[in-house]
Order: sequence, then C-alpha cells, then structure tokens
Amino acid sequence: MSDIIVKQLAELIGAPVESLLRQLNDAGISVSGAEDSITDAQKLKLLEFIRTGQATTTEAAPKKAGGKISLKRRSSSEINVSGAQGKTNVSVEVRRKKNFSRSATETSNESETSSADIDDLNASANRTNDLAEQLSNERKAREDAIDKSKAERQATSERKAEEKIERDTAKETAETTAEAPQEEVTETAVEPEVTTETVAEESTPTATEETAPAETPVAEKTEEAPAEVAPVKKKLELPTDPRERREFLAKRARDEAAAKFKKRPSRPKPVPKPTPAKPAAAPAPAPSPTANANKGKKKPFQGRGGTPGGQLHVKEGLSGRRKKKGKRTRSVKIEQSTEHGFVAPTEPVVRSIEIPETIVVSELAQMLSVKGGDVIRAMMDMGVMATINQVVDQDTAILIVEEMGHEAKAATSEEEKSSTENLLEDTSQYETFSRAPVVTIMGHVDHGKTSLLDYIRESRVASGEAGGITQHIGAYQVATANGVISFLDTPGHAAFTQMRARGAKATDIVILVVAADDGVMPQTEEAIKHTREAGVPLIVAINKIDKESADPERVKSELAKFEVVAEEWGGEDVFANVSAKTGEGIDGLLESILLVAEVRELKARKDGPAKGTIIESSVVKGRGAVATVLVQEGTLKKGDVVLAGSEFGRVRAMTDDLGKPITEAGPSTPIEILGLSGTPSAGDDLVVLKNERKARELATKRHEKERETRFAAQQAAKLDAMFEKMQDGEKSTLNVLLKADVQGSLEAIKSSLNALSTDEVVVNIISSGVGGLSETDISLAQSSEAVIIGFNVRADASARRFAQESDTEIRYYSIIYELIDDVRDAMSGLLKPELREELVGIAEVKDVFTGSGFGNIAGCLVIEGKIKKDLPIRVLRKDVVIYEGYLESLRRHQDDVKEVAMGTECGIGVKNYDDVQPGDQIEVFTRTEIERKLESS
Ligand SMILES: Nc1nc2c(ncn2[C@@H]2O[C@H](COP(=O)(O)OP(=O)(O)OP(=O)(O)O)[C@@H](O)[C@H]2O)c(=O)[nH]1
Repeated sequence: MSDIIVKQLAELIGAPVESLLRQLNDAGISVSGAEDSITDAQKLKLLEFIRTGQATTTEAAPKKAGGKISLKRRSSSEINVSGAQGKTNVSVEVRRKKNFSRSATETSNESETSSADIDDLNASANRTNDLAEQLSNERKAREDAIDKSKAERQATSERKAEEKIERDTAKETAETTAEAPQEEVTETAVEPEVTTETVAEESTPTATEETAPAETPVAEKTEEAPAEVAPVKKKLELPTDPRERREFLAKRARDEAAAKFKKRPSRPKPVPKPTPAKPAAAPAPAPSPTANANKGKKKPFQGRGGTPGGQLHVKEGLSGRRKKKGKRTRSVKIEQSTEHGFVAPTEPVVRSIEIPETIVVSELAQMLSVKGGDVIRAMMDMGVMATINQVVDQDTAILIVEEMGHEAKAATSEEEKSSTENLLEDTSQYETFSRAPVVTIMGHVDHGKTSLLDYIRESRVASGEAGGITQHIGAYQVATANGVISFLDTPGHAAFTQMRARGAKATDIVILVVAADDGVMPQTEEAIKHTREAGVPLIVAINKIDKESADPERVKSELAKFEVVAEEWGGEDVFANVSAKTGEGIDGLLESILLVAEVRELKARKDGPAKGTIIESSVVKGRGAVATVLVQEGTLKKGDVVLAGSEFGRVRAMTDDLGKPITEAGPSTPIEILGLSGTPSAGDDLVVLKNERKARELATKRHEKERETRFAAQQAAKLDAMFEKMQDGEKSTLNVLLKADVQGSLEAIKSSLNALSTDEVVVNIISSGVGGLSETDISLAQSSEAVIIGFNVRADASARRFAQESDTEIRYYSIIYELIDDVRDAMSGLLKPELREELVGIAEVKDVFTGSGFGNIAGCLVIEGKIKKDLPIRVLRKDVVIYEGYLESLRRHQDDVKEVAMGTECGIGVKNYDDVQPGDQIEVFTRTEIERKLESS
C-alpha cells in the first residue's frame, strides 16, 4: 500500500476531509492539511485508533436514537472429511453478524450532531471498515487456514463419534443417556466459530459505540450433517447445545477408542475383576470427587493426536474410563458366549455301520465316533485283548459293535462287486432253455449213496475208495431215457456238512438216501435240515429194499417226524423204494427226478459267457490246479478267461465226468478244468471275463482280502487263547496243523474240528492247507505246540527227518471220522489205548512191468525200513495217498519173499490196483495198539 494524501484518503473512505483531519489529529497523526500525505504506518495507527474506540463517539456514532449498525460478513470454506464412506467435501459457510447499537444516553448526547455528519460518519465507518478488512485480509487468510485444519479435525472426530453412536445398540442408549448430562467438557473441541469471531472482532473498526455481545455465530453445515445428527440426538438424548453435543460426541469417540485399546489381548490386565460385589458400579459410575481429584495425576488416554490443548479433550479424571472398564465386564459375557455350542446328547447315539472283511481297531473307533480306548475296553470285556492297530475280522468287529450298543452289518464289497459286474458281458439278450436238473445225493454213512450212484452210472466208483467211503465231492452226468440228470455226489459223513450246504446251493433236487433196514440216522436228520434250509425239493430214496430186514414203512413214519411226508400220506415229498444192489425202483426214482425238475421249469441260457460253481479243486502233479466245475449258465469254452474265487486263469483243457476231453460245456454240465492259478474253494463262483489282466487284478485283490481275513482271524484266535488262558487256567487249547489232499476235505475237517471245541477245550487250527507236509509245517507246529495231522497226505523226506529228530508226532489219516474221533477223544481225555499206524517201510517205484496173469508189477527200491508182504500198504503219489490196500505179491528176483530190507530192489504187485507209476511210493504200515499221546497243549 503506497502513501496517499489526506484528501485522497477522505475520498477513498468517503468521509469529509475536515472530519478525517480531525480524526487524524485525535489519533496523534500530525497532518496540516488535505494535501499532506499519509503513510501506511499512519493509516494503521488511525485504524488502531478507530478500532480501540478512542475515536470520539460523537463523530462515529449514528445520530439516530437507539440506532443500530449491523455488520455482516460471510466466509465460506470447504473441509475434507473422511468417514466410513470415504472422503467427502463439506462446505462450511461462516456468517458473522455484529450489531452496534447506541444507548439512549449516547444518542441524546449526540443530539446536536447534524444528520449530515452522521451520514458522513457512517460512510466513513463503512469505508474504514472496508479498509480494515483489506488490511486484515492476509491475517485472515492465515487464520482461515488454521481454522480449516481445525475444522477438519473437528468434523472428522464429530463424524466418527456420530457414526460410532449410530452403531450403538438401543440397550446402550439408556446408560449413555444417564451419563451424558453429567459429563462436562472444559474446553470446546474444534470451534471454527470462535476463530471466526476473533476475525470479526478484528474486522470491526467502527467500535466507537459500545459493542453489543455478539450473536452466537451459526456454523451452517452441509445439509447432511444435521440430518445425521438428528436421529442420534433423538436416540441418545444428546445435549441440545451444539458445543456440549460435540464435546459429548468427542468424548464418546475417545471412550470407544480407549475401550478398544484396552480390549487388546496383549494387554495383561485389561479386564477389571467382575466382582459380584460391585456390579452396579461397573456399568455406569458417576464421576466421583475422587476421580476429579485424580485430575492431572494421571494422563488419560487421549487417542491419536489428542493433547490437552488439542481438539480432543478427555474429561478430567478416569471415571469415564472406569466406566468403560465397567462396561467391559460385558466382555466376560462375550467370553461365555464364545464357548462351543456342543450340547451333550441326552440319549445314546446308536450308529449303524458297515464292517468290511477286516478292520483296524482305530478305524472301527473312528466309524463309531468313539475313542480307540473305548473299543479296546469293550473288546477286553468280551475277553479279547487288542491293541489300537489290531486288525480284527468282520465277525469279531460286528460282535464288538453290537456289544457297544451300535448296529453293524457286513459290508458287501460294492467296489469289487461292481467292478466284476462291469467286466461281465450283458447276457439279457440271450434266450433261456430248459436244462438238466442238478441232483445232490445225501444220506447217512453206508446207506448206499455211492452204490446208488454207481448203479445209475453203471460204474463201480466205491471199489477204489479209501476205507470204502466216498471222500471227495464228485459230479456226474447221467443220460436216461427221459433226459439228462447231473449228480453231485456228496460224502455221507458229517464232516462234509459244510460241503453239503454248499452243494445244496447249486442243487435243484436233493435225493435223501435212507437205508430201509437202518432208518433215520443222525446224518439223515442233518441232510433234511440242510435241504429245507436250501429250499430245494426232496426225494427220498429208501434203499436196500432187497434186504430182508428192510422196512420202508417204518422209514416213512420215522421221516414223518421230521416233516418229510410222502405224497400218499398227504405230504409233498416224493418217495421211491430202491435197491442199489438189484436196481429195483431206480428207473422210477429217475423218473421222479425228471418229473420234479419239469414242475420246477428249470431253465438257463446256453449262449454267452459261462457262469458256474466250483465243486472241488486240487493240485495234481503235472496238471497243476484241477477244478471240478458245474456250469450253470452259458457255455464254458476252452480258452476262456475265468475268475474262480481268488483264482484266475485261462481254461487250458476241459474234460467231462468220464475224463473225455471236451472243448465246451453248457448249463448243468459238470466238468473238470485245468489252467487256474490255484485251487479255489468248493462253492466259489466261476465267471468268464473278457480280460485276463482284469481277472488277475480281481484275483489278486481277493487273495489279499483272504490273507487279511485269515491273518486277522488267526491273530484274534491267538489273542483269544492267550486271554482265556490268563483268565481261566483250566481252559486248554489243542493246537492243530492240518494238511489235506484236496480243498474239500480240508474245509470239511476244519469245520468239524472247530465244531468240536467245548467250553473246556478249544481246537485251534493254527495252519491248514492242501498238499504234503513240509519242513516248515513241522517247525511251525513245533513252535506252537501243535498236533500235526495229515489227511491223505504225507510228510516229505526232509520233513519226516526233521519230525523224527525233534520227536514231533505226525498223525496220518485217510478216514475223516477216525480223525475227528481221535481228536475228540484226545480232547475229552479219553486217551485209551487204540490201534495206531506205524510206518514199517517205504519202497519207491522205479519202473512198472506188465506181467501176465499177475497184473502190473512195480520194480521198486526199498528206501526206508522194510517191506513186509502181509501188512497193509498205501500207494502215494507226490505224498498224496492214491490207494490203500494190500500187496498181491512181493518178489526178490524171481522168488516170492516175506520181506525186503532197505536198499534192496524188489518187485511189488498191488492187490486190485494196476495204476502204480514210476515215482510212486509204496508204504507199508502196521496198526498197533499203543497208548495215545495226543494231548492238548
Ligand atoms: N444189500 C444191499 N446193500 C447195499 C445197497 N446199497 C449199498 N449197499 C451196501 O452198503 C454198503 C455201503 O454202501 P455205499 O454206497 O458205500 O454207501 P455210502 O452211503 O456211499 O457210504 P459213504 O460213502 O461212506 O457215505 C456197501 O457195502 C454196499 O454194498 C443195497 O441196495 N442193497
């Protein structure tokens, strides 16, 4: 601003020159006339003079009595507010209004002042005001900047506080309302109006009059602001005074921040003890004198940037914070509410699970959702010791599950089932035709089953059998004048119960042979039971009617007691009186069979891949695994890939029941096949698959499962035995190692032996298998103190030697019931002296000569002991008994001799047996009466 002369200044401010000169003089600024220049400093001095009211009221005051001058100023600014929805610009307009009024006295004192002067003065004041405003512009700009930043902070904190409050629940409202009026804030937080007021005062140079109290400035916010506050006010009953309200909101924001801060888990003592004695103090404590006394002693938490001189001020004392602490007792409630929502079941949960063939204890526990220890405890209660990793078999697992109050069922191997089914060809398109009935002959020992079948077949199978008893399941097809019938010849002994049951599954009709002179016997009853269980029709053949003692009517009446009632007696069962010896009534029997079959309308498809059942299997030296199969559906062809139980293979060769090679076999045909990887079990299904690789995979899987099952069963048995011994010293176990010639015999003996177990003595078959006894078998039996039983098998040379050296007993049998009886007697302690076999000598067949009149002569070398002429002998082929009988002749060179010693060559003729081959062994034995040694271990 440059210097101007008084005249110019007067023009500028619109005041008379004289008046200005007078004012200048009054202000102590020496000017002589209108042309004198005035410096900036002088101008400021004049301004200061006018502002401080030193100027005479007479000059500046309006002449109008009670006159009032209003100075209005408005300034607007924008503040940047960051809130929950981001940054927003808020326009703030500050309106300042200053009223200058003259008192009546003053007005009267100035009564003589001319109106012109007043006007001049007014104009002068206005102009001066403008000038002052111009001069303070810079300062104001600076102050505005400060204001703006303060306003920003204030607005931010307000907004935050308001938002926080809005989030508060209605529950808190009551408490807050109770607190709010009691709280006071010593200083305002951000007060843009105050600052503005200062500016306004500075910009009021016309303070010649008495300054009236300024009207409360109004900070007009944007329209949203009051809208936001309004509902909060309503809810929380905020103080009506804007300042108090802001203070209150700011305090709440601080309290919230402090509360949050205290809730940090890292703080060790954030939560006050929720002592029940002070429950009321906790939620809403009023600021106490003590709290106020603490003022300044402890610096309260002020949040970020919060200083005593800043915008955020905390109410003196810590009562507010304590209040928050008190509130935080609710955090205890929160902790309680964070407890898991598990509610203990009030009733026991009964689970239904499917048990695979084997299962580990831990898996079982998992399936039942119980601890492994619980399962182990349950097993112990049942008398089974187990570990968490113990594999248990399906039966045991089912028992455990049921014992624990849950439900269990054996899981069908759906995966395997479906995979097998997928591999099978769809056979729905094939036509079905009537097929031959499959007949099973059952009956008590010696009632004439084999003889009957023999007669029907016109062969003499019984003559070559050891002990004269049928031991193997055979299958034959018989063509009659009225049709073909397939027969399954099951042995009569009870040991074959299991086989019979299996046989019945493949059977359409059962022929129950009952000797007319003997009547119903135990195995007759059993046969009836199995037949009924299988649900197959029964035809009773009352045999031996040629005998004088035959009494068919008595047999009928006896059978009636077992609900086998003849048609003529009003029942449904067919009866036929026959004689296997004379052949009487046999045609009628066959007719009855075909008649029953016709009624049953037996049908099967001839085309498509074959399905069948394994009747028997064994390993034959030079031929491998041989299996007797009953084809039930489709046609089995040479070269087909088959899966039978856990064995597989390609059908290398096929023979019919007469041993004739064939290339294919249709439904109801019993055949023998070669080519399987092993010996499947009797009763196993046989299916034809397209893919050999798949067949192998499935067979391997089944093998693994079998092994697991067997292992699990053995383990369980061992543990059982151990535990039983521990619990009951009196209970003993007879360990048995069993080897047999064929699978069927093996299964039958096993089941019979297992059935012998009583409460006092348990038969435990530690190992079983098909084939001769090896050294391994002997050592296994030794280690487990087991009795070694060979059924129609022998120990090989090394095994024999080993057994001798270790004084291990091997018991050989060729008749099942003798074996069973021996074991039973041993178990029941009936070890009475009895006939027992002892080996006398062994001769090995080197060559076979066909002699005239004497049948075949075997050129032999005695390799062990002596060969004695009159003793019983057995012919062994690969350690398996193939014939039992007597010697026809024993020759040394051309002479008949009574005995031949070891290392000597001799010629042996076997009575009624011409099939001796090089490599066979002929053993000579005696039956001597010795004391029984078979003892339970
Ligand atoms: N008189 C007479 N004897 C018979 C008749 N049927 C069988 N026998 C005799 O009874 C005995 C036993 O006959 P098997 O055919 O071996 O009896 P099985 O029921 O097959 O006997 P296992 O094979 O031991 O179950 C033999 O000595 C037969 O000769 C018959 O109709 N009349």
